[in-house]
Formats: sequence, C-alpha cells, structure tokens
Amino acid sequence: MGSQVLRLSHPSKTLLGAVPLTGSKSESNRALIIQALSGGNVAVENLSSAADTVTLCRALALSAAPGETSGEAHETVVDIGPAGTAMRFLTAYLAITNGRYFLTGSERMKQRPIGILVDALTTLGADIQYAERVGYPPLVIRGGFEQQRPAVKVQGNVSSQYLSALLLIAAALPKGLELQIDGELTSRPYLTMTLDMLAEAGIEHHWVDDVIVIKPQPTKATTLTVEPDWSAASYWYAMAALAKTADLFLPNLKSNSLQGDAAIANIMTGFGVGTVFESGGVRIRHTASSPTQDSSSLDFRECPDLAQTVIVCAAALGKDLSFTGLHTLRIKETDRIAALQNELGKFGVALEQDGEVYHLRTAGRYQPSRLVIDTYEDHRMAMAFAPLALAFGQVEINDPDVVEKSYPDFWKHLKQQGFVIS
Ligand SMILES: O=C(O)C1=C[C@@H](OP(=O)(O)O)[C@@H](O)[C@H](O)C1
Ligand SMILES: C=C(OP(=O)(O)O)C(=O)O
Repeated sequence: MGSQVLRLSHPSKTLLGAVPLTGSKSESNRALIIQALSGGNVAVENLSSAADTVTLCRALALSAAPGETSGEAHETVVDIGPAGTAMRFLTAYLAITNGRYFLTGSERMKQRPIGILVDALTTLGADIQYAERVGYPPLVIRGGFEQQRPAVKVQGNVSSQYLSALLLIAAALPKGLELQIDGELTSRPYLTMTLDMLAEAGIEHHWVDDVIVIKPQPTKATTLTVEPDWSAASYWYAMAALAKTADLFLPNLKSNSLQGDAAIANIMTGFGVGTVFESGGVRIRHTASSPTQDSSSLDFRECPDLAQTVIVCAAALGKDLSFTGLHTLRIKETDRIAALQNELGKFGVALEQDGEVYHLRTAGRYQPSRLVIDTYEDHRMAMAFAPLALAFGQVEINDPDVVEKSYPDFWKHLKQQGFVIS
C-alpha cells in the first residue's frame, strides 16, 4: 500500500455484488497445527491469506528444518510478530517438538500475557524459560519433554487460546491430556472450534462438566476445508448498515459455522441488515430502516473480535447501547477499550465504563470537518472505522497496512465496492 494514511469516501453509498473473503484466520491456524502433528495425514484447503497465517506457516517450516541461529548453539529463532494465536499455539507445539527455540514477537506481543499457558505446559513437564519478563514472551523453549502427568488445571477467563493450544497438542502427548477449565470460560466458540476441527481430523474428546479429556491417538487422513472469515464479514455488515443501498453476496459462508463470529448475522438485524443463507454463501441487505435498539445490551464474551465493528457502527447510527463481555479487549493487539474511547471521542461519542458494563453515549455526536482515525497497530481498528466513510462522507485511516494481519485485500475490496480511496 505504501501510503501512511488513506482518505476514504463513497459518493453513491451503494454496495452491490460479491465480496470473496479470505479464509478464517482462526480455522487456518488450527488447521496448520493439526496438519503439522498429523505425520502427513492432513491436507488443508482455502488457507487464509492473513499475515498471521503466513507467519505461522513459515514458523512451522522453520521448526521442521531448523537453520537460523541466535548465537547460542542450535537455537532456532521464531519471530511471530503481532500474531497472538500463533504465539500461543507455537508455545505448545514447540514444547513437544525436539530442538531449542527462541520464540518472540512484536513489542506489543511482549506485553500480551502467556504465563497461564507456560505454567500449564511446565506442569505437564515442559522446559520453558522467560527470556525477559516473567509471564510474557519472548520464551526459550527446549522442546521434546518427558510428560510428568496428564492432568492440568487452567484458568479460563483470560484467553481461550491457552486452552486451544493445549488441546491441539493433546493427542500427541504420550499420556494424553485431562484439561480442567478453572472458573469462567471466555471466547468459548474458539474452544469448540478447536475440538470440532480435531474431531474432523479423527481426534476424539470427552467433555464432562469442566474437564476435557483427549487420549493419545493418531489423526486420520482427511482434508480440512477452511470457511471464509466471519470476523472479516462483520465489516461488510457494518458497511451495509451505514450504506443507502446494500445487496452483497459473501460466497461460501455457512449458517452452521465453526466460527462464533457468525453471530454478527443476528446482531446486525438490530442495525437494519438482513441475512439470507443461500446455497453457496450469504446474502446481506440493507433493510428499509434501522430499528431503534436503545437501552438494550449486547454481550461480546463469545465473540470479542466483533466488539469494535459493532460499537463503531452503533456510534455512527446514534444507538445508545450497553455492552458486556469486553474484559479481554485490553490485552489484544492494543488496549482496544482505550483505542475505541480515543477514536470515538473524535466525533463526540463516549464509551463509558461502569464496572463490567460499557455504555455508549452518542448525544454529543457531531460531524467533524475532518476525521482522522489512529489504528494503534490493530487491524480491527482500521476495519471497524473505515465504514464511517458512509456515515460522515469522508474518513482518513492512519497506518492502513495494519489490515494485513487478518484481511490483506480489505482496501482492494472496498475500492471494488465503489469507495474512492486516495
Ligand atoms: O483462538 C482463536 O483463534 C482466537 C481467540 C480469541 O482470543 P481470546 O481467546 O484470547 O479471547 C480471538 O479474540 C482471537 O482473535 C482468535
Ligand atoms: C485478537 C486477535 O488476534 P490474536 O490474538 O491472534 O493476535 C484478533 O485477530 O482480533
């Protein structure tokens, strides 16, 4: 892209035609780990073009053929940049893979906690040290350990990625895994996605109360086909809500998705966007008027990646909604609560915290003469605020390349849909 700022407008405010979304980043990253542990049994189709998936692919290739060293004998440096799922999944994967690894990432990655996962792996017998700050990347992993025990208890309310990381390696552990989820489980659909994809590859589990058991077992020969990305679809729902006319077809999305973010279809009925599941994909339409939903509340506990899309869209439509389940947003690509508060404030909207509930206050909303959005190295900040071009006539997005993390064709697709981008 090159440019440090993009200016967006959409003169006709009309969205028509098909938008071919890339594969789900979450499904792709699971498929890659399952494949890597399958001994050549598993093929993957429709892998995401997300930078995070490309990064994980490269990291897995590097760990299969270690070469680069960091000075210390045979230490393979694996740098996953800003890819959180890759960091968590690789921590578990490298812990059971022979070799010595230095697993690192971006400056932000060094602020995203990983202690819960490292503690769990260490309990099982893994050898993992912190290279800088205790509880955070980078990690020094001496892979390939003798398993001490199968049972481990893991806190569930910080990130489901820790649990998914453990479940993905469970069948390859000599004693298997008995994973007890401690306390509340956040982002539950991501955990069930992990179990469902393992099941597709022939790996069975038993889940009773708060304990998930996976016995040592081989994967079966199969092809995992990745569905397009529902989180990416959410931005098109927001655009449809803010457009004058919208009739968009999103090929290959399914109603019985593994992705919790398919919840956007239901949420957006309250924002004036209708969904029809057709054969071969989903059709979304701007419906006549946007029903008021003021004083109602939306919970993002199961779909945290939709929060920015929905909150920004609600702000543009002047809906004073309340939100819960935002507790994990502060440890993602940026502190997403603070980022939202700053950027919404640029057009007079407040996101006020009251304990676990956040209230959107749109009474002071105004149309600024120039709206320039900062993106905080967070792809979802760029993509959630871009639809505002339809509401305010024009919006400028700083550091637009951030979208590459999950949706590299985002700006290209916007252009194809009539956005003027300069
Ligand atoms: O497992 C996954 O693929 C993901 C789980 C979620 O994270 P948390 O479990 O940390 O909420 C989500 O926000 C992230 O984008 C992808
Ligand atoms: C939180 C996200 O990703 P990750 O945790 O994998 O960096 C995201 O894509 O919104």
